[in-house]
Amino acid sequence: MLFMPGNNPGMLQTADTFGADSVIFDLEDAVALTEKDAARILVTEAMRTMNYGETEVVIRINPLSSPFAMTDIDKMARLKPDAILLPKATPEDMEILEKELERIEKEEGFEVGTIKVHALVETAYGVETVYETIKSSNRIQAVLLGGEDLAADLAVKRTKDSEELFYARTKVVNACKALKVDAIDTPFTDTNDYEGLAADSRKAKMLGFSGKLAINPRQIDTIHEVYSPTKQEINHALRVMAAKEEAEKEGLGVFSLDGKMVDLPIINRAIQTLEIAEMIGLLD
Ligand SMILES: CC(C)(COP(=O)(O)OP(=O)(O)OC[C@H]1O[C@@H](n2cnc3c(N)ncnc32)[C@H](O)[C@@H]1OP(=O)(O)O)[C@@H](O)C(=O)NCCC(=O)NCCSC(=O)C[C@@](O)(CC(=O)O)C(=O)O
Ligand SMILES: [Mg+2]
Repeated sequence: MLFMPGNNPGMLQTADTFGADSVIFDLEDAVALTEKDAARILVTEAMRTMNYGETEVVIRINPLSSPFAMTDIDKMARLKPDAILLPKATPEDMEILEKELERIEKEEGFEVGTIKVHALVETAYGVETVYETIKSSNRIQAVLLGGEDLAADLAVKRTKDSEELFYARTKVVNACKALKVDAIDTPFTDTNDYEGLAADSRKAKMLGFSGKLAINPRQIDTIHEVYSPTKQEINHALRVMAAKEEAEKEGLGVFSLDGKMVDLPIINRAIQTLEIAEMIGLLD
């Protein structure tokens, strides 16, 4: 998911050309206070005139504690982006956003509940209450973790190996899995360190994240490479499924493949791998 400042017309115009699955037009921290109106106008223009095809388009509004949020919601929700991104998300703020979106949907004649929301969790309170935030609305499709703001809120140093995010990462992933929404990891802010980006992406994937935020188009290939199943993983998954067919014929629920036990959880993992491979075009 590629972030771009909402007041940068060049970036908005080429947003879908970098291969990101999703682009996030930012009205918040990437936009200076004096540029908030300009960003809203540019994003509105882009949404009305551009066709971003298959690329998901998300608009990040300003936090509800700011003087910009209500106008952001009112103007951006009417554009019907694929999702509104709520920064500094909490259950209380989600409740307010929910009511506003419902009001706008009724005014615009949109079906109620169709404007989706991604929640950006990036405060200690937001991390502790992430389960309640997701539970508070059926609109939430994904939770994104914001490591920079979170480190500031925790008053800790943001490090390259992200040890300081371990608790937040696992807490967010677990809440997302429990409530069946996507968990998307924090951006890696050194745009020239590809090895660091790959290592950070691998670590978060291992914990259960299904994607990562990017701040620069040069980060997209590395992130996709880490998050895509490898040929070996796909082949292994196919062999598990083939072996399962054979085992079923013999009435076996558990069997051995290459000396390792295969039963239902391993079959389910193989199905997940094949579903992702199919989704991203690595498998017919
Ligand atoms: C980082 C940098 C300044 C580097 O600039 P550079 O100039 O060195 O980049 P170059 O690579 O030299 O650019 C080569 C070509 O790519 C174009 N290009 C660059 N970036 C592009 C892009 N994103 N989209 C499309 N196009 C792009 C550029 O226009 C140029 O095009 P051209 O001139 O035609 O050759 C730049 O990337 C950038 O602005 N990124 C977006 C930053 C942003 O949105 N931040 C806010 C969101 S994060 C956040 O808020 C997280 C969090 O919420 C979470 C937490 O808490 O952790 C928080 O609070 O932190
Ligand atoms: Mg932030």
